[in-house]
Amino acid sequence: MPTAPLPPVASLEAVRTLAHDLPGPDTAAHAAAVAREPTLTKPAGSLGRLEPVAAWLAAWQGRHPARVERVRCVVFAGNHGVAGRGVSAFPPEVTVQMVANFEAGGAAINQLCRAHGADLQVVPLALDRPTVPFDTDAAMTEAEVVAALNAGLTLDLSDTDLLIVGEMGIGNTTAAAALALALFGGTAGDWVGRGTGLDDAGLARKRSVVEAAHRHHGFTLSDPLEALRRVGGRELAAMAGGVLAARHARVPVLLDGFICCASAAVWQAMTPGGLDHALAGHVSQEPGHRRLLAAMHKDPLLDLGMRLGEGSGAAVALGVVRDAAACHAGMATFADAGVSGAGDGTRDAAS
Ligand SMILES: O=C(O)c1ccc[n+]([C@@H]2O[C@H](COP(=O)([O-])O)[C@@H](O)[C@H]2O)c1
Ligand SMILES: Cc1cc2nc[nH]c2cc1C
Repeated sequence: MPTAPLPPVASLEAVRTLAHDLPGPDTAAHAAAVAREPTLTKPAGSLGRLEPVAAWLAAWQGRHPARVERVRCVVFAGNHGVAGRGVSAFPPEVTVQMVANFEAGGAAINQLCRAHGADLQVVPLALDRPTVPFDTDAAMTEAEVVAALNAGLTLDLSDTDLLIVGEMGIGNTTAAAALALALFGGTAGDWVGRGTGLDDAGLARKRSVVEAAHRHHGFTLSDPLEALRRVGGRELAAMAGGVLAARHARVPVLLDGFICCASAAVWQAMTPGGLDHALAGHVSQEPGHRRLLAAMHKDPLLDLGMRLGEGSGAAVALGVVRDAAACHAGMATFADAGVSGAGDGTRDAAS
């Protein structure tokens, strides 16, 4: 059923209400998928993880069988003041240059969306106004983080079967590491990695920046939304907004890499089950991503050594999700195809 887009929120308090008041899965659609699975012409369990994926789709779309025809990939781009601290292998101007590349159709995500029949939308977020370096101040004001959250929250997801959110933002693995540390604890070293290809000196600087940020912001980071405002970034907030909008619109989500998952994890940290409508498309090579997925209790569909972002890992995993839905909906049942079930022959032989 098409749902109207959410209206923009005016404050973080309004976001809190949306994050706590979540629709659950459609248990009847889920039960119908679970009941159909053993009737299909294959040994029980032989489609491995494709089987629960089909049931998950039905539960969160509220439709059995699920449909994966209209898939949207929305890539949000943001600039980070913290990039000025020497925490990326690439200069900050690459963010705006890559947005032009997305718009010209030349990036990896353009090819993957074309290959998989997904609609791609690119949303640049105030690229001429980088966030404030978050080791000494808050990255965003409340008005700024609310505006960025609204970029995702107000997406029109009517007629969308599945949503992928992706990102582009030089410096954003530092923001994601700081956010993951805020949400799940540990040490800065647990969450900091080489991102676009940082050298050893850069990696040490990056760890120091995340440590300094946590010293500076202290206990305020124990509130997930406040952590998103203080050490996140516009594209992280917008992805989080998109994931929350999808929950309210009954649209399942495929998560991408480290940055995407760190931002989505805000909802899980706020509400148990807050990300049950999202699957991890892949685990990226950024070491914090594996740790993050473990903390989120998410088992990635793919492990291809990718570390690009842009929604690319999720777009590759879209093939798996489509295959799961196609088998579940299209396969003949044992009864329809006249194929004997397990044990039929054994009973005959024994009698
Ligand atoms: O998706 C990931 O896990 C991932 C891992 C490493 C890098 N990236 C991408 O690289 C950029 C951030 O890297 P960095 O080194 O500038 O923080 C940003 O545009 C991301 O899309 C993405
Ligand atoms: C070239 C380039 C492309 C990207 N796509 C996502 N993050 C990126 C970072 C760089 C540096």
